[in-house]
Amino acid sequence: MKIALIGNGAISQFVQKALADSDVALAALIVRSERLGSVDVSEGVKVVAAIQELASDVTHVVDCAGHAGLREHGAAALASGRDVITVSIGALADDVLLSELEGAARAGNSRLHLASGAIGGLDALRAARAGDLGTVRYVGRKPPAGWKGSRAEEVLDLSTQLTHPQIHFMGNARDAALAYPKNANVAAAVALAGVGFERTEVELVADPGTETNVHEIHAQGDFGSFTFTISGKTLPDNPRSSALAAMSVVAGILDASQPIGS
Ligand SMILES: NC(=O)C1=CN([C@@H]2O[C@H](COP(=O)(O)OP(=O)(O)OC[C@H]3O[C@@H](n4cnc5c(N)ncnc54)[C@H](O)[C@@H]3O)[C@@H](O)[C@H]2O)C=CC1
Ligand SMILES: O=C([O-])CC(=O)C(=O)O
Repeated sequence: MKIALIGNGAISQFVQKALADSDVALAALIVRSERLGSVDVSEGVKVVAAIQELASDVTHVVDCAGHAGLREHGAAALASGRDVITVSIGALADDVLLSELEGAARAGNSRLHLASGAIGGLDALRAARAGDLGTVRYVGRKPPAGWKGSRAEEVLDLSTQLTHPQIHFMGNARDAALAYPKNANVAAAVALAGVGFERTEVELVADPGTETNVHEIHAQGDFGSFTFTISGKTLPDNPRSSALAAMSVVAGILDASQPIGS
């Protein structure tokens, strides 16, 4: 299988290393046009700025770039008949983009796959919503440095040492995903697997007492109840992003390359 990756940041570089010894070939990197010419890649990897420049034997496009990457290239990739795997789940909180991607996937007879990202337990939520799924609450807790550059800085001074955990967002998953494009993709993944963007309750916390990204899901409904908690190590190149998010992209690509999968 030949793939193209959108983005060359922390998640993309993890994925590139992980695939190096696999049967999946990285054929191209899609970067911002101003970065063309300044990206180091292995021999045989084409660096391009648009889907139209991909060779016809590239069957999958994998978005590791964040909301801007999915927004810019997602629909073109799907319309060209290529399946897309994305980590930028929060971008789907924008209804206009969502329907553009749906239309492109229908037109291209292709599919947008959502990587599970930094969280687990989404399979249980998906099954539970076949019954009445009453409430779903997601709590995202990161060390203060993990919230730098985000909307949290409008309510917290992250340059000084926090003395106790501070909630900087309480609301629904749609507002969280749109306000925190680099930090609340998990909120969107939980919403899409469960009760949707409006009904998913979200709390985002800067916690000086944690060194990991901690994600919790609390759900109850006809099925019973469950709590899922993960304490995720972050990627060395980006203190915002959990290593598991990058691993879930690798898992999604390898799954797509096999004749039998999930
Ligand atoms: N679903 C999940 O659980 C998670 C999702 N994410 C999402 O993944 C994104 C990437 O994470 P990292 O690799 O850690 O960030 P990063 O900042 O290290 O890398 C992002 C890369 O994408 C590139 N990029 C941005 N817009 C682009 C565009 N339009 N076309 C091509 N390249 C573009 C940037 O130049 C940069 O190289 C985050 O912004 C976040 O939205 C991150 C962590 C968890
Ligand atoms: O990587 C993480 O721990 C979660 C994250 O940034 C997101 O949900 O966008």
